[in-house]
Amino acid sequence: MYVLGQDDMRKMDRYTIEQLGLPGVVLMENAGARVTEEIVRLVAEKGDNGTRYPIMILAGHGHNGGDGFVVARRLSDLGYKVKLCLLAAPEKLAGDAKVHYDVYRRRNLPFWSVQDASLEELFILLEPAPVIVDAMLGTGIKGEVRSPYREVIGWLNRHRKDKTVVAVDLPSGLCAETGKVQGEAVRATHTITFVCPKKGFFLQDGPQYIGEWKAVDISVPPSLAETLHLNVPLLITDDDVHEALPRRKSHGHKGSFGHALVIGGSSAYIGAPLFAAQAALNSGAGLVTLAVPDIIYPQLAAQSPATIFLPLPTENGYLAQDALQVLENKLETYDTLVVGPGLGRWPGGGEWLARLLKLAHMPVVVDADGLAMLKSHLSLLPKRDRPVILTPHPGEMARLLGATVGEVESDRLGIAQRFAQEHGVHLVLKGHRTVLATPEGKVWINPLGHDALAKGGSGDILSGIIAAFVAQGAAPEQAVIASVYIHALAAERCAAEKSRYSVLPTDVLEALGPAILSIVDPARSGQ
Ligand SMILES: NC(=O)C1=CN([C@@H]2O[C@H](COP(=O)(O)OP(=O)(O)OC[C@H]3O[C@@H](n4cnc5c(N)ncnc54)[C@H](O)[C@@H]3O)[C@@H](O)[C@H]2O)[C@@H](O)CC1
Ligand SMILES: [K+]
Repeated sequence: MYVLGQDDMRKMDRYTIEQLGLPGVVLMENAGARVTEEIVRLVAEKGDNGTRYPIMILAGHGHNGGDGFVVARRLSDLGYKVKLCLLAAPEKLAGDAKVHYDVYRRRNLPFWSVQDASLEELFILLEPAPVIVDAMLGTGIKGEVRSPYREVIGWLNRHRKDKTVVAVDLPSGLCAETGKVQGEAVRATHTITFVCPKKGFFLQDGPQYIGEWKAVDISVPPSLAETLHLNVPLLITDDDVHEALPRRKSHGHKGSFGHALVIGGSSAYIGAPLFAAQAALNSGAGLVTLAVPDIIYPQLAAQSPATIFLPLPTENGYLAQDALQVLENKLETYDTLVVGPGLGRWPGGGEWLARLLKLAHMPVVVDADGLAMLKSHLSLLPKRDRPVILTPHPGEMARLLGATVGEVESDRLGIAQRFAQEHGVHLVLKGHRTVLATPEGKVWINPLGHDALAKGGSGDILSGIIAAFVAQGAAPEQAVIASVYIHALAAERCAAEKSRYSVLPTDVLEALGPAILSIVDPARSGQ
């Protein structure tokens, strides 16, 4: 599914109107009709028949407000009580919005205008309203939200408890492009957006403001993103993951499903490599070998009977320089390598890792401390003959770039895309709405996952899943698509049972199987 920015949407609207010949008033009618259907559904879910108290429609003076006029008229025609509240002088209305405003007014339907009354009066009207529709500002917002929208949004956010707040297209005050709140933004319970989700839903403040979202058809074809050669990211869907998961052969044996090697661990971090190895096993790798410092090997071996162990020489609690000699002769046995979980950092570690990357002629996932040690050796990456997948969180990304976390977070899509292209890697920029970028410049966004994954061990599990899918034959892009989604889905399922506070990495490991099942065989998944 395409994810559109502010300009992308504008270009697609314009093309539909000017080149395809569908007038803007028709698109606005469609938009209002689709939002009306969703409101009817939400009101029914709330156990309300929509006649107890008017559905309050807050309309601005741009096209977003125009959608609101259509919603108010259509709801009224369906028998719902409504009140349209116009937050601008009617003289400011123009074009398609003016057309639909005039239609509404000619019908003599309930109307309130900021021109005739005070905001205090509006707030008294809004106070008991169970359903409020936000059609104030959409994709046309410029700069910080101004009066009177600012005051209304502030009031709404303070009084939203128990209310259904439906944002039309996007919450007023949220930037569709960056996800940044422009001074103040509506905290919607639901967002009904047009054509495709907007980038801002998945960036910065966006996820906290949009509530549950749904994209609806208004006769602007999503395929225009391709027609117009727009460079837009894609949102991962269940279907994408179904497609991306490596196919299993019923008659396959352990050799058919690949052998993953995990190199990690140090005296202080013994759990991390184990999580990665177990995640690889739970995600279908035929064989998993865990190469760890020999001082921690006995503790680990007792905990994971399904794992093969390769104890390596240790120095000061970390892998020793000569661990490479042991590895060198064995590397060709493996189909994929994860390096980093719990590895720690030691002087000369960067050179150690660089040498390992030169020796390893298989797809490699570099995570955690591996990323920190990679910083001075990035020039190696484009020269490698096999794929590299990097899985930084924003702090690790910032370190790799010599930037701040704030800089990374303010341009996640752009940074991921440029880094992946420049260094010829598949980049998984983790965080709330993980972003994936390919060496060719393709960008994906993961819509799933939340703070249940904000716990030590989560990243190790992700790297193990990626390795397993690569070991089973998935191309790196497909492997990362499936991995981030399954990982997040597993965590969401755990949180639904245990709360977001209490999900442990071991829970996520156990939930990987049911999460995969829910994709490959939804009928049997139980959810
Ligand atoms: N033909 C189209 O382009 C369609 C557009 N649609 C709707 O149109 C919206 C975009 O419409 P517009 O481009 O008219 O823009 P908006 O309706 O988002 O708002 C722009 C209006 O708000 C004012 N404004 C801008 N920044 C402000 C700020 N910071 N504080 C206060 N007021 C501000 C501007 O003066 C402008 O009149 C979409 O979000 C969608 O809801 C839909 O009707 C579908 C069809
Ligand atoms: K809105």
